[in-house]
Amino acid sequence: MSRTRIKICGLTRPEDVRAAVNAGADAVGFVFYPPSPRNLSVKRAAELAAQLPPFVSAVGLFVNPVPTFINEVLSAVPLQLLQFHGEETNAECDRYRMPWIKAARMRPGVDLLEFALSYPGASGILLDAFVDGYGGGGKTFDWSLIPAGLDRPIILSGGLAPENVQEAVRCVRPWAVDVSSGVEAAKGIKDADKIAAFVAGVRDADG
Ligand SMILES: O=C(O)c1ccccc1N[C@@H]1O[C@H](COP(=O)(O)O)[C@@H](O)[C@H]1O
Repeated sequence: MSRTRIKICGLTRPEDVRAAVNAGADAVGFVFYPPSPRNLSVKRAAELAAQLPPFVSAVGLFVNPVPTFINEVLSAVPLQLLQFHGEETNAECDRYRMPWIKAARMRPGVDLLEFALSYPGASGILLDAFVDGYGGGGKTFDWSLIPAGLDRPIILSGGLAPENVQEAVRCVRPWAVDVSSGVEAAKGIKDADKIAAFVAGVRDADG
């Protein structure tokens, strides 16, 4: 069994990028969604991305973006992956010649297998709790809603934290986990100790 990949999302400060890298994160997420308290300017994201060492990926998070905005971001920020959280269609996500993942907003009644079929271009499906707004709400969902037989890697998110990530990884065995609120001291401000504890929890569960 391969180790669970870890993404720390919603970084806004150089010291938070350092904390994620030093803790052993595989990826960091930059939010390009103005209503979010974690939203970044393109310039700020470029500065943070420049801090990343080789083999730590930069992921850009978008919610119903206009194509010109993504192209503007891509011309300035070296992103390896796009993460879509809105009502984007498969064709809209597919137009950037970049790998991308699509968030499914999990609640009872969601047909995840059908959802995945409608996003054939997604290289993974990110599972987040259904919240008001589009994500980053720090809310868990019922992991028993995840069906067996999904044909894509699962990125588990939604309310993960140092306190529950071990149980989450043992229960779901996702390809990767993604966290934002659960490793914060305040909205948009990460806590280095929480990031380290989160990564340690994942590694414990990996065994
Ligand atoms: O982080 C945000 O502000 C955000 C805004 C809009 C859509 C998604 C957002 N974050 C992502 O939401 C999930 C769950 O986050 P949390 O750990 O429950 O806070 C995660 O994938 C974030 O990347």
